[in-house]
Amino acid sequence: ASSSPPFSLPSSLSCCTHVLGFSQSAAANMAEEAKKLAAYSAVDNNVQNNQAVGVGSGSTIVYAVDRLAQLLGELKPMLSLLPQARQLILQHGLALSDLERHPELDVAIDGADEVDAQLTLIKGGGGCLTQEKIIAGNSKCFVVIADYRKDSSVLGEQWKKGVPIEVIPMAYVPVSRVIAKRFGGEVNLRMAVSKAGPVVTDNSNFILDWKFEDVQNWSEVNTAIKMIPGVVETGLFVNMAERAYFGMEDGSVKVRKAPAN
Ligand SMILES: O=C[C@H](O)[C@H](O)[C@H](O)COP(=O)(O)O
Repeated sequence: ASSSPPFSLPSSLSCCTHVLGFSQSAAANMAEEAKKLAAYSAVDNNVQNNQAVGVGSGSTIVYAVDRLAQLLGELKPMLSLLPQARQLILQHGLALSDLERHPELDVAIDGADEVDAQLTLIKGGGGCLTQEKIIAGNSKCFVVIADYRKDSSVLGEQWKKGVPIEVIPMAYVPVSRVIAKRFGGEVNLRMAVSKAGPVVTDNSNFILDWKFEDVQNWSEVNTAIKMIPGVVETGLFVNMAERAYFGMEDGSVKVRKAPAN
């Protein structure tokens, strides 16, 4: 992971940017700024001195780690992290930890692919969901950070790639069939882009992307999918997030709280 904005283009492409891609580039810049706003606001309002902080993965979380590093003089956060965030944490001179040393985290901060009105999340667009759910599930407070493109009233409104589901490789065909038969929609094995074959997760499993059709109760569906033999975890985070911070197009930050149970 890197703190460089992922939208910068090679200089050889800059003329094309002017002619063809200016609005795309401006939109990408706006989205990056929104991620940063959300991340900074979430850190400033949720992390206190000497807390055990869980960090997820993705492009938005980079800004949260940046902010934690900036506040090192005032805060001494202990970071419990996912393996792929290790380099990011070390680059920023922050303290590494894990769930063996900190089995209960004070706060976890993570990005999401989509957030609905109830703070139900879809995660795993980048292939990481099981370890992120373990981190979030073992935190006293789970805070989501996202840009305005992830803010939906219902799941599927903005995120069209479906719900990622991590499966044991030998079970991907039967699991796909069961999900499609019981819940409808379409289930696809996620294929890698820069290598041949399927995407392989940090836990050496495969990812199915379930393009759902009509779901009324995400909690029930999540539990039912988890019970299918071969399913390791779903990218559905139901009743886990306490607050979501959205960086908005106008430079403001919108905070959404979980509904009271
Ligand atoms: O698999 C990836 C994780 O669930 C990410 O947290 C999620 O995809 C959001 O990533 P980003 O912040 O890059 O949009």
